[in-house]
Amino acid sequence: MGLVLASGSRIRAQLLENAGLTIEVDPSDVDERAVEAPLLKAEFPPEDLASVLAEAKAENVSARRSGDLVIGADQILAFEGQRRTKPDDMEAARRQLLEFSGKTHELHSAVVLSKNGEAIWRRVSTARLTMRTLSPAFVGHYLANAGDAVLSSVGAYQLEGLGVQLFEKIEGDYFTILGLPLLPLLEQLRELQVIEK
Ligand SMILES: Nc1nc2c(ncn2[C@H]2C[C@H](O)[C@@H](COP(=O)(O)OP(=O)(O)OP(=O)(O)O)O2)c(=O)[nH]1
Repeated sequence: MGLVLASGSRIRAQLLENAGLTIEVDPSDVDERAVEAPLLKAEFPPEDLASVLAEAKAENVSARRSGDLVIGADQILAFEGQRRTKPDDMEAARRQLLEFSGKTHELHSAVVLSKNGEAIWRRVSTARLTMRTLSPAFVGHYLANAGDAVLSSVGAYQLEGLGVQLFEKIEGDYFTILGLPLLPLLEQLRELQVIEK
């Protein structure tokens, strides 16, 4: 049985590899917009939306990889009751950061384990992040220094990098913010005897 990460997220693969896991990366081809469209209309809570999307990705890949254990993940950013997706470009990232300045947003990260097309375990973890009051000049310098890597993160920051300078307060699990509730996932992999207890 192989351990497969059904995600194109570089940071998720890195977190698992840094934890000592041998994984194969096999991103899903789920159309996330199509999956979420009906749910968004139904005012679906963001933590449930993250779980549904993570499950869709894990099941999509595990259905075509018989016997493998597949990890699917998804992260939803919620700000003032609205769901936000990754900024399309640096101008959108700038606007979003100025909007978030001095305020709190939430990151809901879901992880699902799936086997032979069926979800066998799921967990969602939430973190709350409060940004400092940011001047337009600071945001400009931050984006110039952080570069377009910020576009691969739903919040337009990498907390483990320059992004940490944006924040006044963080409540919740560090790995949840990076996009993967790693500690409960490792605990479940021990339960399943995939890794040593
Ligand atoms: N390196 C880093 N990445 C972050 C941070 N915050 C969020 N992210 C990334 C993790 C995920 O790759 C991305 C959240 O977007 P998604 O959950 O849609 O995943 P993504 O589209 O990247 O890959 P996937 O849908 O799983 O193939 O944002 C952070 O602080 N540091």
